[in-house]
Amino acid sequence: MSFFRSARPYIIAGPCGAENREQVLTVAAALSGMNVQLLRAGVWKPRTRPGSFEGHGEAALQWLQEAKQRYNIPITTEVADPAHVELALKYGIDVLWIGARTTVNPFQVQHIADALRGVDIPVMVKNPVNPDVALWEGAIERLEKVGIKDIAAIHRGFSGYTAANGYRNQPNWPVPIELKRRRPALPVFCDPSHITGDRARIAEVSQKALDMHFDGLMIETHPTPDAALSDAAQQITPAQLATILAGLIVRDEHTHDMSGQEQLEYLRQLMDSLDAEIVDLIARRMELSAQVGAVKQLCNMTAYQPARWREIVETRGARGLTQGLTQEFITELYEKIHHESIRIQLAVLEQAAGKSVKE
Ligand SMILES: C=C(O[C@@H]1C=C(C(=O)O)C=C[C@H]1O)C(=O)O
Repeated sequence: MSFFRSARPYIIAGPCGAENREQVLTVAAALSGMNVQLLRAGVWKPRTRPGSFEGHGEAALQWLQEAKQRYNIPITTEVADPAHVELALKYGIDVLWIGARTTVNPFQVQHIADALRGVDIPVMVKNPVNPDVALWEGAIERLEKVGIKDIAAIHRGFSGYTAANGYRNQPNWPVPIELKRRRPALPVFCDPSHITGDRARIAEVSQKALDMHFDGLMIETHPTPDAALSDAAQQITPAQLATILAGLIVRDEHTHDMSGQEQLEYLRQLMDSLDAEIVDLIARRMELSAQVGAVKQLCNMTAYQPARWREIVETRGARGLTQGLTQEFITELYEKIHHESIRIQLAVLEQAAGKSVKE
């Protein structure tokens, strides 16, 4: 069984960075008495700008090793190159993780994978900084190819130009959900600390993640968060972590409640037939698009028509609002439909252009 399936939810906690021996031992002592499966601490910190706290490297690995021995708790740290891997193994790190700024670079992931060839150690892979599920999966595949068997993914959100919607990193939930769809057996954890960047919102995002079938949580925990050398605003104390964990509702994918099961099946049947109608309607709409494309070809008009598109966004959004749907949702939905509609029309225009050249 996977190392990461020993608890549900599987909880990883510990400071953003290992700052000194006392800090590491203090937090390890507190967490080892709680329902925490793995102690995390960064010893090499990839920071946005130079001059910030970048970790204590090998010295910090010794503190982690001491914490593991004293408090009998497995330990994990981030590795970003083969030298990190070598040192982490030397100091008995139990689980490695690859950070978002490394996952984004296939060359670097391959260097790490090569250093792990023949090593039996669980590895966690954070999402790349950009919302690219194939790149995330690609990093996992590189590890699998060198024989790493126990792999988990961590969703830490996606970096943007600014913090939007109150999140430090955009959660963009469809991306990890797609990863889970592609790989049903892969444990996928959520890192609410990096997604929120704000300790006040960790409980809310943790619950949301569990309700979206995430298998565990990685939560940054520090003895004195406000004094932390990195990511102070998003770290919490072990006591605060205990409160959050105690408040989480853990729900199951399935139920043994027969009447609940029956109601669910009934509602799903209704959805099945509505979805069949939706798909048929979309297909009919796309047929109309092809016809519009043919008219545009005859009249020498562009496929994309900004004024009409604006009108669609406004009118469909307004109708959505009257039905209790958000304008944002309707816009996103229509963006997809519009994109496909344009693709179909471009194909019509292209085909016609090919024909006229041949004639
Ligand atoms: C269908 C048209 O072509 C494009 C596709 C649209 C659509 O699918 O709704 C809207 C405007 C155009 O960008 C059109 O011009 O009406």
